[in-house]
Amino acid sequence: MSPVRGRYSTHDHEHYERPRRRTRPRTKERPTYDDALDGLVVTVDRGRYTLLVEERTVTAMKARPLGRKAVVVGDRVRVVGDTTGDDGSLARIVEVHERSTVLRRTADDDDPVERVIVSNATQLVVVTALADPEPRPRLLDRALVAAYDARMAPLLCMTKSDLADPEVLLSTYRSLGVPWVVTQRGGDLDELRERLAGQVSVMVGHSGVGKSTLVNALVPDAHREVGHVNAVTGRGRHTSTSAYMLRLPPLPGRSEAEAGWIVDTPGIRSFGLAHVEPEHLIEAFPDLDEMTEGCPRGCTHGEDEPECGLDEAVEAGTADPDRVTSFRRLLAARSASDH
Ligand SMILES: Nc1nc2c(ncn2[C@@H]2O[C@H](COP(=O)(O)OP(=O)(O)OP(=O)(O)O)[C@@H](O)[C@H]2O)c(=O)[nH]1
Ligand SMILES: [Zn+2]
Repeated sequence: MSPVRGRYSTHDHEHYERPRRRTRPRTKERPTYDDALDGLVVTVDRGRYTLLVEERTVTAMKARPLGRKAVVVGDRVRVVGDTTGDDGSLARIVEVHERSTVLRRTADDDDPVERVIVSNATQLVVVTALADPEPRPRLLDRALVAAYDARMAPLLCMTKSDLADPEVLLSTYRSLGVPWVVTQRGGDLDELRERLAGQVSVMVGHSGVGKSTLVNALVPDAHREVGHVNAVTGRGRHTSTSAYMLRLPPLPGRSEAEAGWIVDTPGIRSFGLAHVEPEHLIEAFPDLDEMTEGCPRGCTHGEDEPECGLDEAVEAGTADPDRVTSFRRLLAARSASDH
């Protein structure tokens, strides 16, 4: 994977997909689907989609006109057919609404394409244990790059605070200005709940950091709900590696509409960052961005750039050196491996 791609290259993998083969002549009159209902994709399992449609859990498949277009967790879709949600019923997804954000998982040897795993999320909760397992700063940095690039608000969630002090980790992340919360099993989650309210939050973190423990504490009937979802798709929770979306209970005195959603991503440990452009990343740091206006064309604003405006700003005392260093660490994490 090339670490830095040309500024004008095409990044949307859909462009690389082969054109759809038409087995039937295109009909002049396309169906209008006036009777279609709106649905939200909460999990995907082997070509079957579990949707929420007017509070009903509905199983659906993609309709033919969608072709190879991916449907992912978080998608807002239009659905026709049997939307009763009754046992054995199957609806059809005929349209996917435009996505406000996308989070991609990394390409790998088996699949060279960075695929979208979750759409329309507003916040990326980067979960790390303070100990057992030890924090992996590279992985955290890469997750933050994914958040900034996707224009999702990052939130650093440090679990297992009974085992270690958060200060060491915080000293690394403070200058990035990432909001953070500290949790521990059985402890108070008010601050985290407050941060999740009204957002669609995706939780990421490597195995064992305590994501399931958090989800179970945040959504008391998560097991039942996820169990149900998978009963629909005929696959057990323990074998599922697909992302799934759960509605959070509303905060006391607030409405359902403000409650927010949480997406857990078991089995997804790394993000596709090959498409991330330095110019796009720095826009997430407006204070630094404005210091790069005089940079030479094509400057990546990295450490090795000979005439980067960030260096000038540090010398002139107008930029915080810690912040520049942190930004450059993220820039470098883009092309580094996950470990
Ligand atoms: N000491 C301590 N242990 C915790 C805490 N939270 C979770 N654990 C334990 O850490 C282990 C992993 O927790 P999980 O919630 O299963 O972690 P996960 O991130 O869902 O891991 P995967 O399911 O492998 O993705 C379990 O044995 C938990 O009981 C905590 O705050 N303190
Ligand atoms: Zn520069």
